[in-house]
Amino acid sequence: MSGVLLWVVSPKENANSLLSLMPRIGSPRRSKLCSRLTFSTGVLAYSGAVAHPVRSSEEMVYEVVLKQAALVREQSRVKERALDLDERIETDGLSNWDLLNQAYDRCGEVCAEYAKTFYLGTLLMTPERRRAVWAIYVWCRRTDELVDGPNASYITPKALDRWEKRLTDLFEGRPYDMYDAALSDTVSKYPVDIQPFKDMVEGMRLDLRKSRYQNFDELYLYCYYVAGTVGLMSVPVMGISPESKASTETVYNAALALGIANQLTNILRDVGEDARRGRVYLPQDELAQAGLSDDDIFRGKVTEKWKMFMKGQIKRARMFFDEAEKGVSELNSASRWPVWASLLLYRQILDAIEANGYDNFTKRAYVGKAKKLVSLPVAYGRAVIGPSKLTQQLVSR
Ligand SMILES: CC(C)=CCC/C(C)=C/CC/C(C)=C/CC/C(C)=C/[C@@H]1[C@@H](COP(=O)(O)OP(=O)(O)O)[C@]1(C)CC/C=C(\C)CC/C=C(\C)CCC=C(C)C
Repeated sequence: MSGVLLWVVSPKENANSLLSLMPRIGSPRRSKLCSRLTFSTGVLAYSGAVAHPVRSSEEMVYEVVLKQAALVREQSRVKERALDLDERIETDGLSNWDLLNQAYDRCGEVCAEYAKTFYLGTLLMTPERRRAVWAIYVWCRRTDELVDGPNASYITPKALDRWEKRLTDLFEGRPYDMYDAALSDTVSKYPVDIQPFKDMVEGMRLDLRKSRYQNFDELYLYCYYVAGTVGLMSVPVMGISPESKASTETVYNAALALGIANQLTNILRDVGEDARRGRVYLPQDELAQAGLSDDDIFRGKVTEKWKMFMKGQIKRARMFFDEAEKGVSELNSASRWPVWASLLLYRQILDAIEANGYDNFTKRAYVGKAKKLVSLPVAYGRAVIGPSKLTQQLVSR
């Protein structure tokens, strides 16, 4: 987990330089191949894992991405199996079928209650996909509630172990309750792997034992666990457009980037709230380089140093959104609108932080109703654009 990338820029330059905050987005496979990598933007160069044999978080996460991508390639085979399953349920008798439908409906209700806008977005998907996304949503929400909900103070690592055991059981067709039954059905129909789910539980474990992140490498891993995983879970259900020429890894990378971007945005929005719970998710080394410390965060004063620091953090989050945007048009047409809508809405939280004068200690950045409404047709406009010519060119090279 330790940071293994050596930044080429000197520590002195690092102090207030945005360069030091650039994400290591793009394919880590490339960074393995080349010991020194310069991004095509020409903005940043960093040496790969040359000084340390330990893998970076990004490399570890990329292995999961590759595994998920390989699973999707087998999709057609799984689809055939799913058809067999459907037949079995129907011949088993109406009651199983009804129970399953009820389970999915309950997931839809939970989703509508906790994430209204997102729920509306899912109504644009095909009924099969929509209910599968609801089932994933409910499992994620319940997992998050374990450490973030009203009973969080009673949650122990043992309770998380039991939750993970329950996860394994539902993946093996032994659900504990109706929400699990819906997810159990979903994972039997779509090429969804258990790894991202297990990793999300790992993220909750991390939240129990850790309240500081030494550097971006550690934070990146945390963001993958709690949010990047959601992207990996969702793609097999949302589906990749049949016209897409992009590699499956590219699409998964974009999904991962969207999860990371969302979580980074969440962290930047909630700095004050988290500090009041004794938590600082911002990378400690970057705070120190900016001349800041935990005390400055607990004091909650918007200084010039803070503004500079925040500008860098926002810039990095935006780069992850940019990376994610490259993949949305590769998704199935019916899935693109809700994804674009959620991306645009979440991205605007960063604008709201700027509009609040970087005061994320006492003000909660949010996107107003009017802006939300405007975003929907914009998202629709983007969603009608299918797999990009640009990506096709990149892939055929
Ligand atoms: C269509 C679509 C957006 C599908 C995703 C649906 C889904 C399964 C969502 C689960 C979300 C959830 C409950 C996650 C648990 C952990 C958590 C709370 C993460 C934070 C979400 C924000 O939630 P909220 O605003 O409610 O935050 P608070 O609880 O109030 O703090 C996260 C910040 C992360 C959510 C991550 C995503 C939604 C990933 C999105 C990525 C994709 C859907 C992949 C898109 C594909 C491409 C190719 C770009």
